[in-house]
Parts: sequence; C-alpha cells; structure tokens
Amino acid sequence: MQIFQYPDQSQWAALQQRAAAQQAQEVEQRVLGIFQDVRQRGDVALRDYAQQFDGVQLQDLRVTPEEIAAAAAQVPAELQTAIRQAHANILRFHEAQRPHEERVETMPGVLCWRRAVPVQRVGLYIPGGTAPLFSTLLMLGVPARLAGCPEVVLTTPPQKDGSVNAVILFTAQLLGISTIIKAGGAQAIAALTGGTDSVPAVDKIFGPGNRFVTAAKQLATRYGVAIDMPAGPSEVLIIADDSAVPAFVAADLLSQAEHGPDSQVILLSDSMSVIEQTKAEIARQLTTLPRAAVASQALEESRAILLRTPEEMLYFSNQYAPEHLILAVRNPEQLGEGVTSAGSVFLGHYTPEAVGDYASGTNHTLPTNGYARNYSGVSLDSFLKKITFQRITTEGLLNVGPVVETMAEAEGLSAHARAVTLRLEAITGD
Ligand SMILES: NC(=O)c1ccc[n+]([C@@H]2O[C@H](COP(=O)([O-])OP(=O)(O)OC[C@H]3O[C@@H](n4cnc5c(N)ncnc54)[C@H](O)[C@@H]3O)[C@@H](O)[C@H]2O)c1
Ligand SMILES: N[C@H](CO)Cc1c[nH]c[nH+]1
Ligand SMILES: [Zn+2]
Repeated sequence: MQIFQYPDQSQWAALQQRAAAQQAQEVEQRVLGIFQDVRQRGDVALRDYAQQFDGVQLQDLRVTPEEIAAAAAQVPAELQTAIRQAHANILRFHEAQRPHEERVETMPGVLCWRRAVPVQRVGLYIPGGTAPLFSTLLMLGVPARLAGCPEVVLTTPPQKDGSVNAVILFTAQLLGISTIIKAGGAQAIAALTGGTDSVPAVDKIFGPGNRFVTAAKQLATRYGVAIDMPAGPSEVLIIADDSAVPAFVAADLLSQAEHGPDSQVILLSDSMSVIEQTKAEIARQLTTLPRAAVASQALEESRAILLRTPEEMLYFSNQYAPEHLILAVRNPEQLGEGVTSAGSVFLGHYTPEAVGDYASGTNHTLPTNGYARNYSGVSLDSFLKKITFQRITTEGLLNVGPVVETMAEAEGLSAHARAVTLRLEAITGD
C-alpha cells in the first residue's frame, strides 16, 4: 500500500483511478467474443467454457432436484442457523421497502396512480470463481421473492467435481429457487441474455461478479436486457481520524482486499500516525490470513492518503464514489450527513463493513468503479417496475381536455388535440 502525503488536488484524479481501468478494453474484447460464441453455439459453448475456466466437463448444465434435496445434509447446523438469521434480517429490512402509493386526483375527475409489478423473468448471478458467495444469493433472492418475480433463474460457476456448492443449493432451497444453472463468467450472462436449450432467457440480470461478469452485464443491455448495475470487484474507502483503531481499520481494508486481486481499498486519514500504524497492522494481520496472496495483490494497487481535514477527506471520497465507505471518526453521523456518493456507508468504530456483507439486513450488491455516482445498490425496488394508470371521468375531461387541446395544437400535433375534441363534443353535444 503506497502512502501519499498531502497530494495537490491536481493529483487527485490519478489517485482516484481504479487499477482495473487499464485492462477494461482487453476485458471487453474478450467478453464480446464469449458473448457471440454463446449466442451461436448455446449449451455447447457453455460446456466448452466450463471446461476452459472451471476445469470441469459437464453433461447436464441444470442442477437436478435430487442435487438440491441432498444439499442441506452437507451444511453444518451452525451455518444453517446463521443463514436463517441473516435471511430474517435481510427480509425485514427489504420488507420495509414495499412501496405505498396513493391514488392522486390531480384535477376533479382526473385520477392517476402507479402500480408496482414484478419483473417477470429475472436472472441471479452468484459469484463462485474463488469463493462461493451464498450470501449474495440471500441478497438477490430475498428481494426477488418479496417482489413476487414469477421466474427466477440462478447461475453460478460449477465446482471442479461438476457440482454446485452445497451451501448455495441449501440457500436456494430456503428461497424456493429451483432453476439453477452450472455456468459462470461472461458465458453465463450471455446465456441469460439470449437463452440456450438449458438456460431460459430473462428480462433483467442481477448480481455481482469479477470484471468479466461485469463487462458482460453491460454488454447484455445492448440486447434489450436490463441489469441491476455494474457491481464489479469489491472496494472500500475508509476515512479515519485519530480516534480510529488501526487494527480495526486494517482488518476492514483486508476484508475487501481478500475478495480478489482487482479489489481496491483506500485509506484517507488526517493522522500520519494512524496511517503508519494501520500499515503495520496490515502486515501483521496478513501473516495469518488464508487468502493473503490475493489480498497482497490487491494491496499493491491500493493507497493510503494523508489529507488535512475531515471535510477534505469527504470531498475526496464523494469524488471517488466508493462501493463501501467506512467513517472511522469521532462524529460519524455528522460527517455522514455530507455523503453524496457511496454504495453503502458504515458509521463508527464498531460497524465493520463485513456485517453489511452478511447479516445486518442491508443489501451487499452495490455499484463499484465510481458508479455510486449514479446508481443505487440492489433493493426491493430493483425487482419492481412501476406502471402508471389513469382514469378520466367526463367531468375530468371537461377540466383537463382544453389544456391538452391548446398544448397539442401548439406542438403541431392535431391528431392529439382531436382525440380530446371529439370526446368533448360527445359530452357537451356540440
Ligand atoms: N460489487 C458487489 O456488490 C460485489 C459483491 C460480491 C462480490 N463482488 C466481487 O465479485 C467478484 C467475484 O469474482 P470471482 O472471480 O471469484 O467469481 P465470478 O463468479 O465473478 O467469476 C468466475 C468466472 O469468471 C470467468 N473467468 C475467469 N477468468 C477469466 C478469463 N481470463 N477470461 C474470461 N473469463 C474468465 C470464469 O468463467 C469463471 O467461472 C470479486 O471481484 C468480488 O469482489 C462484488
Ligand atoms: N463485500 C462484497 C461486496 O463487495 C460482498 C461479500 C460477500 N461475501 C462477503 N462479502
Ligand atoms: Zn465482502
């Protein structure tokens, strides 16, 4: 982790660059090729990529009901209980997001309202390249179920023995999801986009993944499929003042660094002592971390930056727009008021980001790569479309009709005006 002291504002843009940005074009080209291949060769291509990337020769791409039924027996009771508790918390938080909308009478007799309707066919991508993220299945499956999406298709990379991780299957069973496809990476996204013999096409694709998955999701939008957001390699930015505990800060940085070599972690502090102690803590904690090699790679591209004030640090963070923002400061709520761009914010010394990853109730599928500037994380809303309805009575048309006639004529769209005029004549008998 490189340290920068009081960098001039003209250097900030370079410090805010994501490391993975340099390979973006290469990844896009790779993904484009995979996409076209899956669209042409369907299941055959999916099997070839499983062999190439996941090291497994697959016959059936779909998980069988027997495989799902056998999963629970392989999941320790303690883990089952933890998953059920996390499920309950996530359910509770997302249930509170149900939209309550009123019918609005904008003029007497002019009634307008909206109805939330679930996206009909959704695809959930569950990462599994280096760690089977069953927690992500809770984050996507709970709101999909709450929204009432009728068709839910889950895809995840197969394990070396051709199976899907038992905890993912157990979690799917808990959520009542039974269409499970053994496919990962860009090829899975391509399959969900166009459909194959084994994979149903969907209307919207959800879920995080590495840069290949994220680039593929962005490509899917060109084929008329919606996506939740670009949710790529994990990030955390920590703002730490001199009240911060270096061991906690180091652990939080490492928790995101261990996701993948292209994870990005940034520490901002107005205390050089906190930066130095955190750096020492990182080195100490790395020695006992099973994924130290992955985390170390991510740390090579990560930064610790000494700035002057909490306001300056927040300004930097809002420009960077991190996926996760931790405010390890004396008055986190006060500083938090000024956050304008971040996926999810963690306040105070006892709010580790890892709790949001698993079990507090908030969603961990969040925008990365600066997309927190213009996207929100996944919520119940992501699985709902809002359809507007209106009903106009004769009294209503007498009230609003003349407004429309005037505006339509002014835009030179006489057929619009006539659709009103004919009815007004029928009402008034003129
Ligand atoms: N933003 C979020 O909300 C969020 C949430 C959870 C996880 N994540 C991120 O998800 C990612 C999970 O990554 P992962 O790799 O472990 O699993 P993954 O499932 O996203 O990707 C694995 C697949 O990538 C494909 N792949 C690997 N190397 C390739 C190559 N050279 N060319 C083409 N395709 C290739 C393979 O098909 C493989 O099956 C991590 O970066 C993690 O930080 C983000
Ligand atoms: N931190 C990830 C989102 O960037 C989510 C996750 C899943 N499991 C552990 N963490
Ligand atoms: Zn995490």
